[in-house]
Amino acid sequence: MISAKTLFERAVKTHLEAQGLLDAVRERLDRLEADSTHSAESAQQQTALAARLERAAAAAAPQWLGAPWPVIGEQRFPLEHTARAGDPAMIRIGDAQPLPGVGFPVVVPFTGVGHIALDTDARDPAVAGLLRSVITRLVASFPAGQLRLLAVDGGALGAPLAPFHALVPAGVMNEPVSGLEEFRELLTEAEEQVKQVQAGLNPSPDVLVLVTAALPPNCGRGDLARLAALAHAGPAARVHLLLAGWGSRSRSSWDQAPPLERTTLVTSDPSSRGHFRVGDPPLESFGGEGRALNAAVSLDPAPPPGLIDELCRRVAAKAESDGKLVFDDLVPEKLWTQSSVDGLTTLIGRVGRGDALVSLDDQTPHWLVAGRTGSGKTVFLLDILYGLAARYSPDELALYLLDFKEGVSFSEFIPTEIDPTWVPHARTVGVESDREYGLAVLTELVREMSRRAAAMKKAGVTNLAQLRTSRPDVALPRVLTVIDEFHVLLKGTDDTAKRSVALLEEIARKGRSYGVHLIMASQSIAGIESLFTKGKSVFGQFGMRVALSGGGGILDTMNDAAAALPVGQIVLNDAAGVASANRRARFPDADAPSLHSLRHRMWEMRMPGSPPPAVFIGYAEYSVDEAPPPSRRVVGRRRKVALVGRQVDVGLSSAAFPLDSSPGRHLAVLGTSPVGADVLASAAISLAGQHAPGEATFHLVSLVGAVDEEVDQLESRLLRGGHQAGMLRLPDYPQLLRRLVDEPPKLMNPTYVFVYGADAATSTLKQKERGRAGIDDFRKLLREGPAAGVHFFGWWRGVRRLVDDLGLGGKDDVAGVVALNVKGNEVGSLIGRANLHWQPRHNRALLIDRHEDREELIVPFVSPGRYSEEFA
Ligand SMILES: Nc1ncnc2c1ncn2[C@@H]1O[C@H](COP(=O)(O)OP(=O)(O)OP(=O)(O)O)[C@@H](O)[C@H]1O
Repeated sequence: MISAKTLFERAVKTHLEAQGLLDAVRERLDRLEADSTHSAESAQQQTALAARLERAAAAAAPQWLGAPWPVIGEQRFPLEHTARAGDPAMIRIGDAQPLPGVGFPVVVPFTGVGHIALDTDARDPAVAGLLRSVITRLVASFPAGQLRLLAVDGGALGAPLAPFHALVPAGVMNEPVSGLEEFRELLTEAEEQVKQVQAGLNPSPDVLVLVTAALPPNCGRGDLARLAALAHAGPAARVHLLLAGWGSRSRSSWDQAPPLERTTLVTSDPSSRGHFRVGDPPLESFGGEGRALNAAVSLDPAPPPGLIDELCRRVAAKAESDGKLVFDDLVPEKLWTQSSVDGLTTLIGRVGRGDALVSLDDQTPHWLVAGRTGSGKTVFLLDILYGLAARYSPDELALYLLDFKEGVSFSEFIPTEIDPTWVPHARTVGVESDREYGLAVLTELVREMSRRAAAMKKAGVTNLAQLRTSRPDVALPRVLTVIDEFHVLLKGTDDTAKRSVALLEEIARKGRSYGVHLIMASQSIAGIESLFTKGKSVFGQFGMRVALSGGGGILDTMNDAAAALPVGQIVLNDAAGVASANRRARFPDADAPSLHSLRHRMWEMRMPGSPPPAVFIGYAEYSVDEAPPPSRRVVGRRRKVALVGRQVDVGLSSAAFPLDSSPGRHLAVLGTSPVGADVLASAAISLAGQHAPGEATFHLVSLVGAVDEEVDQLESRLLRGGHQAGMLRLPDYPQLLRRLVDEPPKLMNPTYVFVYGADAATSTLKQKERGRAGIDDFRKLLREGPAAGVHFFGWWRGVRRLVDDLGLGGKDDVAGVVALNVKGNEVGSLIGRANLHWQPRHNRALLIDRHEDREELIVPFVSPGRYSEEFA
């Protein structure tokens, strides 16, 4: 391969040769003029000289860079052949005609060397033609992916650049911008490349050509100064300017516009309409002597439209296929080799042709991610999480994943019926989580920080790295929590929102010291903007911003770089959204087979016996048969507990109602939902599991025809377990109550009474028999039963019916409530809590224990298939 230096020297030599030839032409022409003889010999010589110049130009700017359009149309030169990023290239801009009938091509140095500026903007058709010509030559000559055009049209409504529209979706060119602000964005982007190269962060960037068909009309002196600075520093960073409309006399700001260095200036020729003058090429090595080219130049016309169309289509298709990133590009060959002592870093894709590396560390401990629906946010998160999981072992990284939307964001991390593997780093995964679950996860994170703080204090160290050194025996992974659609958690002013904000604030402030990181993603920050903009708000701690298409709300208000990003591109900004810190990166799609294969590799590598993540799936139904046994903390040594559901917490423990001998240890399930019957059955099954066969007696009173079958099945199950169980109907119920009052059982042999549809018994119980009403026995048992081991579990389908049954003085005689589809204020008045907050929700219940002053959201246990039945 020819070195850049050689190419440069060759270009210079050719240029000097052309200059020499031009001088020779001039000299010869002068002589011919003096002779006044237009001999056949002189004509021959002119033609020969022109041919030599033609050849010289063709050598300096070969093929697409320099051939006239008719020649290109005929020859079909190969694409992507003649230019390389970083190498100097000359380009043809027109024909010089020193005398009528004598012409030669004008080629000037451009990419790899300097810039081209025209004093006229592209509203002049000749200038528009030249822009199209130069752009076409560049696009055809550079290999796909090495050239990007930053297009500006502040005056001609995009018409001069419109034929190149096919390059926009391929990422080769932006949609031409016309406004001043957008123009400044592009300046920032170009400057950013210069800075990155100067800082050694991106040694081989794309060639970036800032093309202006016209500058925005209100362009100020500061903008011109920025262009001048780019002219000075750009070429070393592969940033070049192709400026039409530079230096129009009518603008006052031009008077003080700094000169453009390294620029070939093309000015309209006032003495010859339609002709231009070409100034000295940049750099002394090109022999610039301040003489300029002493010949009128007609600028190259635009290539035929068909040629541009075909070229753009081909280049766009090639750019897309060549530049295609795949998920496997993000995965290191060897898994789990990195240490997270100083932070977490992974590859997300490419910035230009360089790697896009992103970190969760002391500088950017927390991130905000935003993008409208369909922008690729889920894919981006998968790329990040799988990228990190591939680099860091579960001893280095633990994942807490929370998703508040309907969707499947994190299902790639958990075991399913089809694929029982999981990502071993995942500790808890919430899919379609409740806000309360989010709160529980945040609470757990704060607890983890406290544990780490205590451990640091004990070890006499002040940061995580030191703690890890002092305790090599304990795994202290960095904890990364990802909250997708976090606005759901923070929206509103209820208690959950307030507590969540407080916890988030604490984690955001202190997390960095304890290796606890947050990535919060959202499609919209609408509704939580007040939080977002609050000066010292929680979001101030989120220095790293990742904006996908439509996610510009998390960037600075002046920064609209994310407005029109295609899917697969992001703006990375590690300065809280300030425009100067934008890095535009591409990330790959996370295809299912690659995710599957990486997950399986990691699963095979996990520590034997390491548990799967605790999974909370908002829409899932749970049955008591899947419940883990009640913990000792709840049960104590002898207390039995009735399990009624799952807690909405990080460990997903069972929700339990403990029994003891205090008056009122009974449970009322409230609401018309048939889940009421399931909750009773779950309580019975769980209690049976805590008794030896024959120890306890279960009376099942079925007062609702619709659940007879379910009660029947429960009876059989209890009997099969060796317990004493019997099913009763309404007429037997008062007698049962009377018997239990008259002959209380022994505490050692508890009796459980389950009443399905207890409200159906009210009028029967109110009737007196032999001078005694069943309702009085019922009320007496509620108070005195627990001391004798008698506990009631009743399903009332309305709160008022229960209140009625309890009577005026008996409100306190049922300590436990499971509220299903009943109103919060009714339950509140039952338990004497006017501000009780309960909104009935599908697949949720509120468990209240008045003796323990406890309320918790639970997922009530149901018989398998309960909800599919409901929807059938
Ligand atoms: N880098 C990429 N390259 C190609 N296609 C992508 C890329 N990222 C995402 N996609 C595709 O775009 C579509 C939307 O992606 P994704 O589901 O991640 O969007 P989202 O922003 O999470 O949307 P939603 O919020 O509606 O779920 C998917 O079909 C996905 O395959």
